[in-house]
Amino acid sequence: MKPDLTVAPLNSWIETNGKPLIIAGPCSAETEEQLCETARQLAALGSVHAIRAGVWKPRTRPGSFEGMGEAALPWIQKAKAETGLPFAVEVATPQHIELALKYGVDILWVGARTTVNPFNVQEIADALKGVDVPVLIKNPVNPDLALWVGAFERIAGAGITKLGAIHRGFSTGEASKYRNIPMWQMAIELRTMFPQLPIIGDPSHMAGKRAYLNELAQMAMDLNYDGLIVESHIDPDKAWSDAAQQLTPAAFGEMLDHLQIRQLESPDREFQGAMEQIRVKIDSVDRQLVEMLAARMSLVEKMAEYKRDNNVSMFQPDRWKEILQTRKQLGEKLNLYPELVEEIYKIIHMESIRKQTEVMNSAPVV
Ligand SMILES: O=C(O)C(=O)C[C@]1(C(=O)O)C=C[C@@H](O)C=C1
Repeated sequence: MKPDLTVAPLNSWIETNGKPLIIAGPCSAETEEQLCETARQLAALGSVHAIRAGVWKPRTRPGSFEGMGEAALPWIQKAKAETGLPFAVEVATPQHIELALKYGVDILWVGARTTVNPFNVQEIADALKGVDVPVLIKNPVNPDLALWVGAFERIAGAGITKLGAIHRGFSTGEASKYRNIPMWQMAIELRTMFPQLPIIGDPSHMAGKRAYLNELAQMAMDLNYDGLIVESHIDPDKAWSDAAQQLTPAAFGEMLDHLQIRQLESPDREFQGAMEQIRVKIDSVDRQLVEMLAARMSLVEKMAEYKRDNNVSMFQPDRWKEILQTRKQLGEKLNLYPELVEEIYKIIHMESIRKQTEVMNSAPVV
């Protein structure tokens, strides 16, 4: 089944005047004063389209601050009235949805720890039947694109069309300077599958640290994301949750000022002509690349026949080591990252072994 989604364009439910959608606000609504003052300062920047605030916080272990719950919702009403900006809140249960809507929350988002669980997502979808509200879905904690897509299908199945994705990075167990590894490829695949689905970058949860916010936000813009959601707090170091990754509204404003916003295309004729010429050359190089791969694979196939007939194993550790080393050195001389060459060769080597296994398991021609 080819997945399909009916998605309303972003500008049909929030006015951004052609600019990326900017959502900012504290990780958690802590007090009325903290929420209203953060919202006021963010609204004063003039470039924020919506305020975010965590009301119910899914925490890894009990005992940490789990959000103010319903008590925070009247503060949201107040901050909304003062700033005129819509509010976005995370919901994880039908009860959260009921309360959020009762207090006039404008945008709902489904968190990463909820997206992982299809039972949870279906409960949320059932609670959203007949409701017309924008719903943003964060990627699941683990890098499982099908699970993310499944969540969109469930929420869309409830009749929600004002949909968007929030890319907050993944927890893979791999060592990284980031709290959650971005794995940009996952969002590229989502965009390829659903070009109409807005994607919003969440540099705060990717970074885990203030220092990395700029580079991640810029990368999201370079990949043509439709917006950003960033955690901002009037006094970040004293925040009750996610203190290390929040920044003051003023620092956030500075970050936005330095962000380069890219367009998908340019109307400049000279630019278009140059792109066209280079793309023709890339097409030709790609053709040669694929032809070369096929030629290499035919040699491997021939080799496998000899190996089969002489009962020799496919995997040759010394030869593999030598290949990896010499190809990486060559790549480096030609200005390629050795890691890139290594990754490509690992894939080629695995495919070579797969092909040889196929040949080895076939009967020799007599
Ligand atoms: O040289 C071999 O014996 C091969 O099987 C070829 C090849 C390769 O694809 O280059 C594949 C598997 C071995 O581990 C080493 C190299």
